[in-house]
Amino acid sequence: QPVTDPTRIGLTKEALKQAFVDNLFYIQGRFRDVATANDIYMAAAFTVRDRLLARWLKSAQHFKESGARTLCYLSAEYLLGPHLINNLINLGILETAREAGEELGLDLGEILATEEEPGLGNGGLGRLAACFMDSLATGQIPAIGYGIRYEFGIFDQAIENGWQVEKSDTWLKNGNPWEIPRPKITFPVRYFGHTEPYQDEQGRLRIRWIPGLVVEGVAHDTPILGYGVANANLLRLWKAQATESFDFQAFSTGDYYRAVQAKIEAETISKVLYPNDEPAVGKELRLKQQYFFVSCSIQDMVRLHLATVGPLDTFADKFVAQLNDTHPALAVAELMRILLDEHGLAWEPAWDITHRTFAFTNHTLLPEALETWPIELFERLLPRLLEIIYEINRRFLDEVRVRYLADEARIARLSLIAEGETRRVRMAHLAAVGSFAINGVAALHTDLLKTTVMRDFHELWPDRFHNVTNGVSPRRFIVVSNRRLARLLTSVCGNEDWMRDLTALRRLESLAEDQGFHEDWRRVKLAAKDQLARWLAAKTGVRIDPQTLFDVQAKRIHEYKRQHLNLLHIVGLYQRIKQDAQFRPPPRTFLFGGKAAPSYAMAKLIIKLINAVAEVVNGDPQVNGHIRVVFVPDFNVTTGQLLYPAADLSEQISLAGKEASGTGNMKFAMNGALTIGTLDGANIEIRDAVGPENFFLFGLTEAEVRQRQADGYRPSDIYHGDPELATIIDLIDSGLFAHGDKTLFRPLTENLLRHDPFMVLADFRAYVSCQTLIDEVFQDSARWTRMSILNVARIGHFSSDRAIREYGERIWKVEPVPIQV
Ligand SMILES: CCc1ccc([C@H](C)CC(=O)N[C@@H]2O[C@H](CO)[C@@H](O)[C@H](O)[C@H]2O)cc1
Repeated sequence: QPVTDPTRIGLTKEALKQAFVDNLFYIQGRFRDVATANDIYMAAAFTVRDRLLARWLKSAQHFKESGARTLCYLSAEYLLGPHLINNLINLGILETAREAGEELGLDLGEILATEEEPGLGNGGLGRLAACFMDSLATGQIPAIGYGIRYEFGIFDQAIENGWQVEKSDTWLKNGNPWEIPRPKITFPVRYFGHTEPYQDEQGRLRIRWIPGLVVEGVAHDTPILGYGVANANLLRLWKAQATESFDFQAFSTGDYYRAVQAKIEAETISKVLYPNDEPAVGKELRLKQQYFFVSCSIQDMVRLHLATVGPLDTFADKFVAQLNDTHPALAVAELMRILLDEHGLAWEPAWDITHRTFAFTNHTLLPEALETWPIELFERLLPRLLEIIYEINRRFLDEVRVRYLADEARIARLSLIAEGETRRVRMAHLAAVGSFAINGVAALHTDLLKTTVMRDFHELWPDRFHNVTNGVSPRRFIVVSNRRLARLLTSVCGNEDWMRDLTALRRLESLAEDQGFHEDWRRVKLAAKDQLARWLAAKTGVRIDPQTLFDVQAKRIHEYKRQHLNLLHIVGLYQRIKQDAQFRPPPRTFLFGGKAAPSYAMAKLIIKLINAVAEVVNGDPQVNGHIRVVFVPDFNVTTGQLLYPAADLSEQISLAGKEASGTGNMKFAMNGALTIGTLDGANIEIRDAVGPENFFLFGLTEAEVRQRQADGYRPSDIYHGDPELATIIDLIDSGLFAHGDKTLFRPLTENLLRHDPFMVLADFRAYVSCQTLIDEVFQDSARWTRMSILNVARIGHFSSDRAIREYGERIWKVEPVPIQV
């Protein structure tokens, strides 16, 4: 029985060493002396993977036999991060593996650095899905994550002459040891063509879809092991391929391109991740991608149900499916299509099953991010789905009409179809009508959801709305990222239970005044800052001093996140240090990280300005030693693991009402950084949890923002009323940061003075005074350390384990199913 053979599943040092040597030989086909770094990594990865498989197969078998209620997470993005270190931690064998490596003359750190992280996501939404998969397994909840196996993930970001340059992400070039292709688990996905009615053998009117194109989706399975448990869940990602990958007829006529045309067209569907997070892209390929993984996933769920449970009327008892934003919203219509067209159910029972299966999470209020698709495209690409959406809408509006006595305006607002010069399908409405639960991702966000974009739905169905504030995985963002802090926390707690119950860290409160512990605490932070400094010097040649205050803003570049507000403060500081010899605040290193969507010009200009300011400031001997500015390239999970532990100050400065939740705010606070932030998203709940006295608050509230905008916001008035601010904007306009080119940053300064849609100028003064307060507090290291300890002590609520527990109890009604080791 392989699952008992120690060389395949043993966790001892000897077993790991033997397995590694075997895998290097039998899988990589290499003798040690000629093995490449990738061979070594692959051999190590397969050694660890073997130890996952036993738990994974046992889990799958048990869930199947027990017919356990299963959560299916449908997400177009999963920002998983590197697997090897995470699985070593979850198996509890990191130190054993390190020793085994040493005895084989290998450096585990080097092996870990070899792994290309699977960047199958853009930012917050994608990483949340990964944290949730980790917490579902750790919480022993049977779950399947469904998504797309992009051949190319989020682009690698290079900085050339201060500008972002996108490099394609060849994460699969050396193969992926963590996935198992399932060529036998494939499903046809239809596009184009037309539908036609027919009578089935029972004389019932049925519809068949005659597609113009059929592609196949092939499952690629990755085990997701929980921490400290034997439970392992499934991440099933779909790859597109042609039903016929080679057209021999075309080939024999010498038309080589046509011979492979179908193959190329089909594979394009899962070729690349759309690198936009927020502005929706109305591209046909994007809709094709969304339908592709939704159709494969729903067909797979129906197959599993028929195989393990039986008749479909109990489908919604076996499965509950979470829609991660609107990207998988087509699942509502697709399940209806399968129940109606392939299983001959009548509309009502089919709708009852569908409506009891889906729940929907909204992650943004930004109008430009709410997906709508032109009817014309739907008609052409997904004719059968559109018919079903029309019928869903007809029945829905009938219900609304009865409820609101033909209130035409309300009906038009609620309709799944947006009328107008181009008629469009509102995907958020399809998701909302097809779901039994709708949730936001932080308290303020959920309230705004109820009073703005989903107001009519909330008035219609108030009980369907829930709030589940986001959380992050303490395994990835403390145990993996900050080993030193993890060791210190374990020594304080006396065990590692805090890794599965983060509220156990509350006992740190008792050490908040302990000067000895302060020393340990500061040592851990300094070591993390030192590690970042060494990595940065090796990667970019830029030197930073760990003794300075590390002020970090790391997240996607977006005007609502206001990286440019941070920059105005820096330019102000630079100008004052040069002009006023008395003004010598504690030395700071400003670190930025984040990718801009390639088509988002203003975001790319902000990256250029950050690098332009860095060049001038870092090159100016007058301010050297006082301030330094660095843009850390290619912010992703791997670089995040270096930045979160090293930050003293976490910048969470979005305009109130714009950041749905934020999750970086939680990761920084979990690693002892203090937050400067607005009352936006989860900042509000973090501040309430850690204590207002341990949080640096500034800026307009969401209500004040709405009021200022209602009163007519005139940014140029603020410019004229604040000489320091005017000087700063004029400096940026002067060409100082552009080798004299006065035009380069004009679009940015002009936007600020004319529109300033995210009220940067309105919050500038409050932000600067808050930063001045921070300078004072930072100089009182006992006070700063105390605040830092209390942030970690009180951050337990923001574990994704708590968020998943809330989803499980309030929405999914799923129970943990422990698997015995
Ligand atoms: C269609 C293009 C597109 C792609 C991604 C998205 C995501 C919803 C954007 C996103 O990542 N939103 C972030 O989700 C996080 C997890 O809930 C929140 O913490 C962030 O506040 C939110 O911006 C919108 C539109």
